[in-house]
Amino acid sequence: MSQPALLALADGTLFYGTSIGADGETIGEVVFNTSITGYQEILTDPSYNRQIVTLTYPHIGNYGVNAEDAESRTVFAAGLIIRDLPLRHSNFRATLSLSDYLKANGTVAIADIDTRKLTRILREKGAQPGCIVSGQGIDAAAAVEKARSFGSMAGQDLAQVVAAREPYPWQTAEWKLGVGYTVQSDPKHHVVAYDFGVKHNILRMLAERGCKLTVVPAQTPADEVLALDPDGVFLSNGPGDPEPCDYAIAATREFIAKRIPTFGICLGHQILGLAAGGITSKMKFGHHGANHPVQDLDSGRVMITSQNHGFQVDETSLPANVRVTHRSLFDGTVQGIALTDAPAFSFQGHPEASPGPHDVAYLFDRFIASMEQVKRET
Ligand SMILES: NC(=O)CC[C@H](N)C(=O)O
Repeated sequence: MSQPALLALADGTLFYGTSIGADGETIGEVVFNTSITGYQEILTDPSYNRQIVTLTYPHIGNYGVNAEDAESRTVFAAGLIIRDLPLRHSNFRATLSLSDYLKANGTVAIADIDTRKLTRILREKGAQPGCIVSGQGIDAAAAVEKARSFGSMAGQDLAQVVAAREPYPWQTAEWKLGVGYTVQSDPKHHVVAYDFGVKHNILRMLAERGCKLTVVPAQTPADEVLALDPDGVFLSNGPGDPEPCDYAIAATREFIAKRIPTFGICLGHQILGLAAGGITSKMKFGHHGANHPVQDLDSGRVMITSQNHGFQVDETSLPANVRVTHRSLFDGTVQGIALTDAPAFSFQGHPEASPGPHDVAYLFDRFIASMEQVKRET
């Protein structure tokens, strides 16, 4: 029998629905994501740590979940809010229903609420803390208080909370239909990848392009990374506010100074911006979805991109040696930067998709080309 559930926002708005996950309660910053598919990749994206995700697409769970589509070792989203869970899932790759997966991972989730109303509140007032309570004996006033106790995402260093504790090697390349995951057995470049909450598809796409990877914990000092003699350094995505990640900003400054090819995605992009002397700020409701138009300012091309961020690099703060390479066509904010005096560049959205379109995959090729060029010059 299904259990009742309640979503309480910090502003006092209450949404009564049905529990589709674990019994219990959860708090987090509520953000809306406009992806139509990819709920499993979204739930397991470590960048959603301490965030409760509502999906604007009404039917979620249709194709179930499977063991291969996880973007990390577990569910990281603090909770899930959807309109409608189908009675049955159907897909040849499915091994579990979304509801059973949420329960198995202890994730609190609510369905049967008006997600359009919720999204309008988040758009108008901005992302705000919320609390989902599921099971019997729900106390609405206590849920609102718990939502308010969350505070703000600003100032929270969560990269070191979710990151790996020990370095590890990575060789798994991309997934192919009928084959599954492949392995890179003939690598040409050694990349040290900082794990701030890295999504696996980034590592797979680098491995696919000839990289042998050593993934290191978020707080690994630059000299330990340099001792591994990398051809390039990768700065991963990750949760929370980039500004308190002073250890990562300091390390990145050293890679720039030593002219090590450096590529950053999302939190990694924000860290490169901070290392270069810029500042970051919290956005009103951020960008979360798989349908965001972004322009490559060099080629003029418009790409449809995958996005998941609530902070941004402020354009006016950037020094003269930082070039803006990509811009969001939704709100004009910075989506990519490149240093003019070092082989370092970054992208705010997700070139690795998972979920989403692959329009920006060429940035992985650009990183490979940057490592090849530096090798030719030295
Ligand atoms: N996906 C990410 O790396 C997100 C970066 C950062 N936590 C933000 O919200 O902006």
